[in-house]
Amino acid sequence: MDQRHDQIEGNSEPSHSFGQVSHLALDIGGTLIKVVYFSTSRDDCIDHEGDSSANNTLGVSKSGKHILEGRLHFAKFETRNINDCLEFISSKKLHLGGFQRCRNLAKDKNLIKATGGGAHKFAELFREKLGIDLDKEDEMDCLVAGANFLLKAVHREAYTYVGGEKEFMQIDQNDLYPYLLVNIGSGVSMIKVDGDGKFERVSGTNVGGGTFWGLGRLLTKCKSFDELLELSYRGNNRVIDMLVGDIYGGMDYSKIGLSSTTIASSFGKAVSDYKELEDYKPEDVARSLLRMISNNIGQIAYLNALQFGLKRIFFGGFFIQGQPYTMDTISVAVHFWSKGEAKAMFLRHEGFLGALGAYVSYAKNRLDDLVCNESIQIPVSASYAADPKYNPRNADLNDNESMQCSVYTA
Ligand SMILES: Nc1ncnc2c1ncn2[C@@H]1O[C@H](COP(=O)(O)OP(=O)(O)OP(=O)(O)O)[C@@H](O)[C@H]1O
Ligand SMILES: CC(C)(CO)[C@@H](O)C(=O)NCCC(=O)O
Repeated sequence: MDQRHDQIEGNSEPSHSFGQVSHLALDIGGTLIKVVYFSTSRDDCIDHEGDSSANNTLGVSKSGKHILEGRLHFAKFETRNINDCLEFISSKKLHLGGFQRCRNLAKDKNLIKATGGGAHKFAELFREKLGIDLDKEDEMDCLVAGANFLLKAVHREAYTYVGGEKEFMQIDQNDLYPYLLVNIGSGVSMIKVDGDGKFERVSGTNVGGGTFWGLGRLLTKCKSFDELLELSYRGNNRVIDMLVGDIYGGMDYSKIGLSSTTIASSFGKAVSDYKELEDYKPEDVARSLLRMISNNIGQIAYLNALQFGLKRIFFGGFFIQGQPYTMDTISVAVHFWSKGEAKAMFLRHEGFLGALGAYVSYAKNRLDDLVCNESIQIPVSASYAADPKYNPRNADLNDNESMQCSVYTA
């Protein structure tokens, strides 16, 4: 067994040694590549006729399907550093499919499910560097499949964020649809979801995560997305944003429901102050920008929910990254515009909807089914740090985690 595999898991649960890898799926977006793969808990595997080895992780369910216990792993890379992703896949042999000893699963080992624009753009590169063919799945299909999978299969996946508090939602599977899925990646897609595979992309906006990161980088000269976020926490948007109170001499404009602290015009003070960019603190600029973009997306999302009579809005995409200030701004915008009628909800695996959708699409061809037993956050910084060969540039440590799950194979 490849020693490094243990270290991906690398948590405080020694019982989870890393076994065979299978079902690698990719979502290659404009900014980030998301990687999802499944590994069995141990190195043993039985074939479909049921030749079990002593410590197999494959059982047989009542329905006659085989159950493969293991973990689903998540990792992300910057698309501009795609070679790091190729190296990661290659060094861990993720593209070889695993389960070579399981006859029925070995067939498609060089065909990897992939979605996102990069599945088209980089198909040749994957063939050339890894010898694999990307089996392309539509991006919107995958986003919806990923969201439906998470909402149905993963306990404590969806939550609201109100007043700095997360509240996990109990999702009633019989009352899940319809909902609005707002995926905030580089750009933003808004999808009305009516069921499994039943959806319509009703709107979108080019002012999204890429806008925040791109403009923020130019305006603050920061070097990484995390640095930009970090700056935004320390900043004060009131220094640059023009508030209702700035216009109304400190008063609310209560007749139309605007308090004095409502932003009347994002970045509006930069005009009246006669200041240059250098006169503002980068953290204040970052804060105004984050607020402007989150607020705008929250408002457009609400307008779409209104148009289609949807009460629930789930926000996904890596722009959110579980960031309190981002979620708070979006939640407040949805609450404000809907007068409390609509609810903004967030997903714990928000950035991996497309990759998970590509992952579950293996089921279309091979009749496998994925069931999650639980969802566990793994402190991956500890796990990767333990690997002497691991190059920290290769993957974003903060976002790797894994969840325990079972694959039901036909
Ligand atoms: N480490 C990071 N590096 C760059 N951007 C990040 C990072 N973490 C979060 N982000 C944010 O996430 C956004 C990308 O999100 P996501 O991966 O969901 O979209 P994408 O798939 O790359 O884009 P698209 O779907 O539009 O092609 C970035 O634009 C940025 O706002
Ligand atoms: C083009 C995609 C779908 C690529 O992921 C995404 O970046 C997006 O939804 N952009 C917004 C495009 C628009 O509707 O204006």
